[in-house]
Amino acid sequence: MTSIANEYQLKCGLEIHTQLNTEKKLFSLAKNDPFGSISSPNHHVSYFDAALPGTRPILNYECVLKALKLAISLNCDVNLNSHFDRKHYFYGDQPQGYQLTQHYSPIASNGYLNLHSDIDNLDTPTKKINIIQLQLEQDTGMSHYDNYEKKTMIDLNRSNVPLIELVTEPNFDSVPQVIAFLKKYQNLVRRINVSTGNLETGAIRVDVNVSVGDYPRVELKNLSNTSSISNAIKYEYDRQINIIKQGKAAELLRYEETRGWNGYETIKLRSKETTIDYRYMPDPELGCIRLDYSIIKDIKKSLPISTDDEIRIFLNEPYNLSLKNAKLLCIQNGKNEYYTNGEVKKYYLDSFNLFREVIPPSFERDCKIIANWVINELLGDLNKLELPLKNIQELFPPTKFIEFIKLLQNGKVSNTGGKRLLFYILENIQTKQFKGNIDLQYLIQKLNIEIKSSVDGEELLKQCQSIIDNINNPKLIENIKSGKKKNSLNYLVGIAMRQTRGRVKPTEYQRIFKNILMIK
Ligand SMILES: Nc1ncnc2c1ncn2[C@@H]1O[C@H](COP(=O)(O)OP(=O)(O)OP(=O)(O)O)[C@@H](O)[C@H]1O
Ligand SMILES: [Mg+2]
Ligand SMILES: [Mg+2]
Repeated sequence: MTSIANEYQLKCGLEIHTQLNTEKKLFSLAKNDPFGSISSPNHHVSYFDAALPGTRPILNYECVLKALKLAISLNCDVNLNSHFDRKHYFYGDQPQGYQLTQHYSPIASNGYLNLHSDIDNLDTPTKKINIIQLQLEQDTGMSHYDNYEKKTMIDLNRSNVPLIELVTEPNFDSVPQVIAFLKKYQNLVRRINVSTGNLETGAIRVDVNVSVGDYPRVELKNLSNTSSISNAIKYEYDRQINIIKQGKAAELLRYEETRGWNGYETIKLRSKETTIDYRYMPDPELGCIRLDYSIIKDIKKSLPISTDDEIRIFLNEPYNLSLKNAKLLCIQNGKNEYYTNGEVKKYYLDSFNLFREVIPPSFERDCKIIANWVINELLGDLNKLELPLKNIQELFPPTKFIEFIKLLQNGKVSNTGGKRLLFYILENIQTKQFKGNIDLQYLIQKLNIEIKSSVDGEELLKQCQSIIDNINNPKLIENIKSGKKKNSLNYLVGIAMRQTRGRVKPTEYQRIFKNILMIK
């Protein structure tokens, strides 16, 4: 008996096509550059890509290598004897009349990818997504419909570009799991350098199969980014539930069908009743891909550690980063135009290691200062100033950065002063003033942010008294005194700090305010 929860349980499986970023195409020596020359269509097309009679495919082993890197990273069993098949269909942008793919004997199968609640931000415990198979195949050309001239034009730049097709089991039972998987997969292909991983350009294309309970699946196509993927699944799930609740499932959810997404709703493209017979047959021109077992070991050795493992390293001793910061260093999301995760990671690690050398004692307590200043302050400033990290790497290298951190550590400048100083440096770094060397001592004087070593007690007392008078809020002062609102003391300290622009330590002000207000 199915429970009510199961009856309406969402089930999704993915079919993902990924363009490999090899130099040449899958079966020809034409350049693999599907979008590099949009203005010059049919530019990177060999006779084979255009399917001229008499041409034959020659397998590009760089594609095999990249497919193996991906397969091994996804924990697949590698097939040491795989081969290619012809999948027949007729379409303008497919001049051969068939696609070369791996139907009967794919290069890898039986893999998985784990999604973790912390790293992948899921509210379920670890979720294992099984990968049924991974195969190599050709991309097609592209058709462009010219509305003005009312004709379709064919561009074969993309014809025969290497693709990996990956099919998962229908293991996903929520939308966040699908999105988390895609982000993780996208990061993986970038990390091991097999694809640009961009959904927007079509380097990764995702079909989502959606079903409810035990009803047949619906395949969703034309999903160009993560938000359309997530919206389309939600829409389709609601649509199917409605059909089931109205008792129309026997009629409307009887056959598997393929639907598209127009931004608002899913629309029927075709039903599986009209499935095309692809007449698969082994390709007689291409030989088997025969692999020696040793290549698997060699590729394993050449792969970087997984992102998950790297994140866990940063979460622990000696780095102790927050999950957010560790992810920022390790995940290549390609979103920020001013720095890549690799650049930030290098800057952070170089600074961190230098810091360890110069400031060994009390290290545990202080090491977070590097992450805070690199990730929160430095990157924040670069975003504000629209300044790429690589432009400052030479002028303000980690060695200089550590000098700056030391000023904060030994109390020469306060946090507030430090923020001003850092911003000032970055703001002016490309001007003549800094060509050569950044003189931190000089800048501290110039910005007048040095913490006074001998503070004039009398003057500070006057300042604090006048803050209390000016605030003119006896109730607040009373609450601070009675200990009801202890935090409000910091409010007063904040005002004082701003007035002296961080030149006096907060502890100094705390002491004085406590004296005036007679707080123990
Ligand atoms: N009950 C189900 N609910 C949701 N998804 C399912 C269900 N059963 C299978 N799937 C998913 O459907 C997909 C099947 O893809 P596969 O490529 O094998 O077949 P296909 O879509 O029929 O073929 P093709 O698109 O290559 O012509 C897989 O991603 C699988 O996880
Ligand atoms: Mg499919
Ligand atoms: Mg398929």
